[in-house]
Parts: sequence; structure tokens; C-alpha cells
Amino acid sequence: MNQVYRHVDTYLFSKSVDTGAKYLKVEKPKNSKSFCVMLDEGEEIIDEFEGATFCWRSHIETFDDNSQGSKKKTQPSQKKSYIITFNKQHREIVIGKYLKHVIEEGRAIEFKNKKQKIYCNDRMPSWWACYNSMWKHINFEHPATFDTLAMDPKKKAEIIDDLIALTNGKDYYSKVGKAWKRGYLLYGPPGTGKSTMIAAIANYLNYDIYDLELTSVKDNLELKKLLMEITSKSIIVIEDIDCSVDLTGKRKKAKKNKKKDDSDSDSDSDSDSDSDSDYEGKKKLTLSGLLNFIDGIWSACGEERIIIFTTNHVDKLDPALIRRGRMDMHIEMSYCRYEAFKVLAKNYLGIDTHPLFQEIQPLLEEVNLSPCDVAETLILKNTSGGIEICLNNLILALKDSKEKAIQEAREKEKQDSEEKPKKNKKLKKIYGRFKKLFR
Ligand SMILES: Nc1ncnc2c1ncn2[C@@H]1O[C@H](COP(=O)(O)OP(=O)(O)OP(=O)(O)O)[C@@H](O)[C@H]1O
Ligand SMILES: [Mg+2]
Repeated sequence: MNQVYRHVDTYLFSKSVDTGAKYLKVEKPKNSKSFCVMLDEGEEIIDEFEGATFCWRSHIETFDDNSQGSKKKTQPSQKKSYIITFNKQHREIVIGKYLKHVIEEGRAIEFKNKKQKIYCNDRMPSWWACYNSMWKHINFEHPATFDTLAMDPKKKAEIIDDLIALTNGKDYYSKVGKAWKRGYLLYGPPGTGKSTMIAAIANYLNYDIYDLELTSVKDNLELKKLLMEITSKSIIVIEDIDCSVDLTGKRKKAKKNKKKDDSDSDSDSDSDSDSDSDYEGKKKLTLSGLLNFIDGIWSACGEERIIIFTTNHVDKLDPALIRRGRMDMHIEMSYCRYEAFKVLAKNYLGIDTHPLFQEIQPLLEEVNLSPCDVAETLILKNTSGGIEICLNNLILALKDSKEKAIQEAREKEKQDSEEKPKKNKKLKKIYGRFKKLFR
């Protein structure tokens, strides 16, 4: 089906509910979450825009493909169109604004109704990539939302505001001359909701997710090709960026090589080996390739994109990779504190308050338990008196954790106090040697 026709169709359906056409056709397109209702042949819809009235009439023409004398019997094909009639004086409005409005509205409704997809890149032979997409996909159906995400409500509101600003940012980004995209770094210990947050963002915006597996990317060129296939209004995710590929190491190596090049710049043989290593570099996936992927000139070939990195070890990442501008927002997903617990209690037990909360609150403030671990204790295993059992399980888990933390701290203290005299002895020895040297 022609795209323009489809957008018009969608737009008119949103009107047909109000205007009450007599006969409608109902279809369920493969990629849509909802039904699609179309006008039947000869049905009319009246629409109004800026004081002008427009009449849309559905027209279906049927062609008999057997008319060419072919022996094989084929189904007759149909050509669908709309005829729009309006007062001559509104010609300017139709051409200047109305048609654009219809297409944009139709496209927006389709976007809202489309089924989300999650894509992943798989290692495939180069001949395959010449003829097919480099991404494989399935429908994305994850129940996470911002309502079910347990975290500090202030931080949550900040993220939602940022997302809204991004989606409304078309004019702003073109005014300031920036590519229309945003980078988020999600960091924190395991089980604190980084992946859940990605799902919640995708569901909030109805964006598709492109889960980029860096270890499957052969070189920088392949990364660029993958980028070119990513659609607008999407989220590009690189999970556990610190363990994907050794990007930091490569950069350090590159720096070392550069230093060596600078000092040996006169020698011809060295410049040859430089170009060899340059060539090797191009053949691999490097940090600079990834940086270009995020915000090089090619990154502007799509609009309304979000890039998300997740990591458990933010300190291991190369600062260039996460500097502001690349990763615009650094979001810490932390251990479960009282506010986050209240969200989990509501999700899992359906309660806003309980007398046992008083005991739980101070424990949560001093014990580091991930939301994942807290959630595990809150899963209702039976219905009779279940809530109290769950909350008591949580209290036990918190007390256990507290006990362990105290134990660990004691052991560390003991270790430190045992090591101190050894260290002092070593320092004394070094000091003694220095003294001898300068005598
Ligand atoms: N903040 C949270 N809000 C709601 N549920 C959470 C949260 N954190 C964790 N969970 C629950 O714990 C499970 C694991 O969380 P998730 O996979 O998002 O953690 P993660 O931070 O991505 O962990 P990892 O670093 O190991 O990848 C989820 O399925 C979810 O049910
Ligand atoms: Mg995760």
C-alpha cells in the first residue's frame, strides 16, 4: 500500500469514529497493535480544518488481470484512492497546510499504534549483509514502565522530563545546530534496574530498541553500516560497555604508538610500519570508531535517537566515551532505599503502607540490597497472610545483609591492622637505604 494513502487512511479513521460513516472495513495489520478501520467504497467523511470543510470520498477500482489473455487465472487487483472535494476558495489551505497536517497526524497515529521491535546484530557472512539487513528483530513486549520502576522519584521525574524535551526538541536541535539525539549512561551494581530502565524508556516513547552487541562487530566500517540501518525514533543500547570489547586498552595502545611515531618521525621505515598499523586499526573495532558512531557526522543521519550505555563499573570506562555531550545524562541506579521500596511494595503486594514498614525503613537506609533482591522477597508465594510473610522475609534478608556487612568490615579492619606493621617495616627499610645513599 502506498505510504501516503496509508497515512491518509489512518487520519480519516481517527475522524470516522466521530463523523459516523455508515460502513467501515476492519483490518488488523501485522505491525500494528490495534485494529485499522477503513472507509468502504463510496463512503464519505467530512473534516474541518481552519474553518474550511473538506469531504473525503473513498473510491476502489477493480482490475481484472486476466484481460491480457493469460491462461493462468489470477485474483482481480484493487486500486484504492480518495477523492477530496472542497470550496475553491480553500485551495491555498489544502496545498499549503491541510495535506501536510493530514499526513503528519496519520503518521503520528501509526507510530503510536505500531508494535515495538527489538533488534540485534548477529555475526553474519559479508555476502549476506550485501542483500539483507544486518539486524534481526522480534516484537518487543516488556511490561516495565516508569510506574513500576523503583527508584528515587525525583530522579525518575528528571529522566521523564528529559525524554519529553527530546521528543519535543525538533526545532530546538535544529536551532542550536546539534544532531537530534541524547546519550544516557546507566551505571550501578547488578540488579538495580538498568535493563529495566531501558525497557521503561522504550515503552514510554514507543521506540524500537537496537541492542548492539559490540563483540559481534568486525570493524569500524561494519559499525558504520549498522548505524546506517537504524531508523529514527529508536534506542541504541550497548549493555555492559566495560566488558564488550577492550576499547580502553586499544586507545592506550594507540596513544603509545603515537608517542613512538612522534619521536621516530624521521625514519621512513617507521612511517611504513605506521601505515601498516593504521590499516590494521581500520580493520578492527576501535574506540575512535565507537566515538564516531556516537557523535561523528554519520550519527546525524537519523533523528530522535537515544544511545544508552550500561555498566557495573563506571570507573573502568574511558573518560572520552562518557564525557558530557556524548553521554548527556549519567544516571546512577542505586541500591534499594525506602522510596524505591514503596514502589516495589505497591507493585508486588499492592500496598501503600503497613505497620512493618517502620522496621523496614531504617534498615533500608543502612543496608545495601539491590531492588532485584528486595523484589525477590516480595513475590507472593501464597495468598493467605502472604503480605506479612513477605515483609518479614525482607526484614530477615536485610538483617542478614547487615550482619554480613559488619562481619566483613571487622575482618577488613583486622587485616589492615595486621598489614600496618609490615608496611611500616618496609618503609623503614626504604628510608634506611635512602639515608645511606645521601650520606
Ligand atoms: N529499580 C527497579 N525497579 C523495579 N524492578 C527492578 C529494579 N531493579 C531490578 N528490578 C527487578 O530485578 C530484575 C533485574 O533487574 P535488571 O535486569 O534491570 O538489573 P540490571 O541493573 O540491568 O542488572 P545487571 O547489571 O546485572 O545487568 C528485573 O527483572 C526487575 O524485575
Ligand atoms: Mg542488565
